[in-house]
Amino acid sequence: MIEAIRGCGHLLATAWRMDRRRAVVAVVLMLTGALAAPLMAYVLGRMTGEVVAGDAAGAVRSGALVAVLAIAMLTFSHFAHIAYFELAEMAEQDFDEQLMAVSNGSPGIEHHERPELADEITVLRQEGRQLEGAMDALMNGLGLVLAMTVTGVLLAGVNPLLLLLPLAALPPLVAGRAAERIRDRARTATAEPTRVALNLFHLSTSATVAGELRVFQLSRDLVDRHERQWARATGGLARGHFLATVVHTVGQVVFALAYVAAVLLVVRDTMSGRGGVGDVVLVIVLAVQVNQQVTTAVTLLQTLQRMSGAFTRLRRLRAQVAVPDPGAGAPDLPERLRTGITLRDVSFAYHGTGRQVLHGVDVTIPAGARVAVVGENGAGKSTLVKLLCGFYQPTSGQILVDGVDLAAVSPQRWRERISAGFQDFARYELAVRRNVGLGDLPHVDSEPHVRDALDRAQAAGVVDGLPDGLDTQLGRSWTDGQELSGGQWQRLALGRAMMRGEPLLLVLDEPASALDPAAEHALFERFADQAGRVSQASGAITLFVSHRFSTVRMADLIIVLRDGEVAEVGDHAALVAAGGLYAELFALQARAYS
Ligand SMILES: Nc1ncnc2c1ncn2[C@@H]1O[C@H](COP(=O)(O)OP(=O)(O)OP(=O)(O)O)[C@@H](O)[C@H]1O
Repeated sequence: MIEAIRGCGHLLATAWRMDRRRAVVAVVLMLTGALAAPLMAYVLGRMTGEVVAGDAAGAVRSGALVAVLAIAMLTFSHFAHIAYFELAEMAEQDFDEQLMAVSNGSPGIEHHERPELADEITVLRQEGRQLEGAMDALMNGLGLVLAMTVTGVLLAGVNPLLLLLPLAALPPLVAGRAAERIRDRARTATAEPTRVALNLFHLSTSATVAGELRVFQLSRDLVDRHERQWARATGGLARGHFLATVVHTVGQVVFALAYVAAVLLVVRDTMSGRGGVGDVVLVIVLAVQVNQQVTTAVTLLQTLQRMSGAFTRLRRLRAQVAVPDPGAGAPDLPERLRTGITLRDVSFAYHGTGRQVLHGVDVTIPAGARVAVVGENGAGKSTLVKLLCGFYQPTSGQILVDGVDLAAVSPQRWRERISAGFQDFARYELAVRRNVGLGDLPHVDSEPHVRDALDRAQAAGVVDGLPDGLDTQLGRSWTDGQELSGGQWQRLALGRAMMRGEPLLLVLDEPASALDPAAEHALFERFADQAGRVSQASGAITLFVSHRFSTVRMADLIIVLRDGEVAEVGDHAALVAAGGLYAELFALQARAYS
């Protein structure tokens, strides 16, 4: 009950925040419409008395009033619905935005890897769709409270014992709450198969993997797996719903018995001459209304409890993904790098895996260096990049930027000072100008900045080939959207990475994987040249991950990772001369090309 009241408060506050005028109109209409029902029972009772007493004029007046009340009862809630429907849409959008902020607004991305948090987000996404129903429940609930109060007063006027009738609503309420808990448990327990099934569905219908699915003939396998996951999800949900319905029904039966007893009580009073015929009519009509009120109350309470549960879940999620703010005392970052970035005994395990993918990484990247990170698949290169971006915190050890521990720095401040291009880059289906400009929001619409970034990423050619140049709408989701090749999308992503003028750290994690080796080589030659010039002013570090040694050899410093450990560090010549893992990998690739 408290949870439902809290849910009402939350929804009312949201409605008020969204549109005060509309909220007031909706509430007033709902309350007036709700009041009409018990008043109609009262006037009907009075009219019956008037008919029995032969007061024709009084009976006609009461009849007309009944008609007016009936119209109010039947129509006001519809007008109110028009007013609060839009409020509900706004509240739904607000909820989605809060969920998006929680999901993507956190400084780290660790919560995306944690299945229990992914499950919470799945459930919340579904629950967010029910806000319209919740707003409906809130408005009806407000009307119901008023109607029940007036009903109670009228019933007490006939026989105080009749007040027990609304009290008999308690068992269904308790049962309804228990039933909702059962459903909630079922939803949580089936969130994982639901999420997996949805992923399989998206995979099966995604255009990006359509080719691969056909070549490997995976469609049948995906459909079968999808079917199994749905069966698991719906089976679990059906069992939960069945149990909840049984519990719910038991509560309703208790009320039904009380209702029968109440009607018998009034009939007995009338038979023994303790009330008029009007009272009988009043109570019979009101008792029906009490029945409806209680049934509605139980349903509304369930909806409100579920919504309140959703708000609580959202709060809990927010708390779980929140990273403590380093506060005002947090050390600031240097304007320019003087010594560089030091990884001191850094180890890292992804949440919930218990397996260290980086162990005791100890390395110093001097200010102004162009650094390549190499290693075989799974060696830990991307993980290292993610730690440097501050997406995750090291499990142990420190990352020091000019001696300042990154863990103590505000993640936002650090993000403002870095830039990045990733292998799994985003394909923003926007106009080219925005797609690239997003890399530096303050300059998102600045054509000179965007053109300069495209130039540095050697992506100007992509734009030149597009029908509307920078204004070309990208993406298949748009009717007139231009689709690009993988390499063209990647060049734009690189342009995005080039938007920030002087980041302290530019990380490029296989940012040219979709380009051919010659194009990658040309690109990195240009990067290396630019990085050399920029770093003189800001001490900036350019760190890139690449499997192509023609690119890697350009670096001032090469970090070779093996099974999450630093195997070797040095420049190309030194590492080849050392004859270790780097030399071995380099020779392998050189042989493949010769
Ligand atoms: N999100 C994750 N959750 C759990 N384990 C992960 C996650 N991402 C990577 N790993 C594991 O961490 C190890 C290192 O992965 P990482 O992506 O850093 O390697 P990499 O050197 O970049 O590989 P590649 O050259 O294939 O891109 C791998 O064993 C991988 O399975």
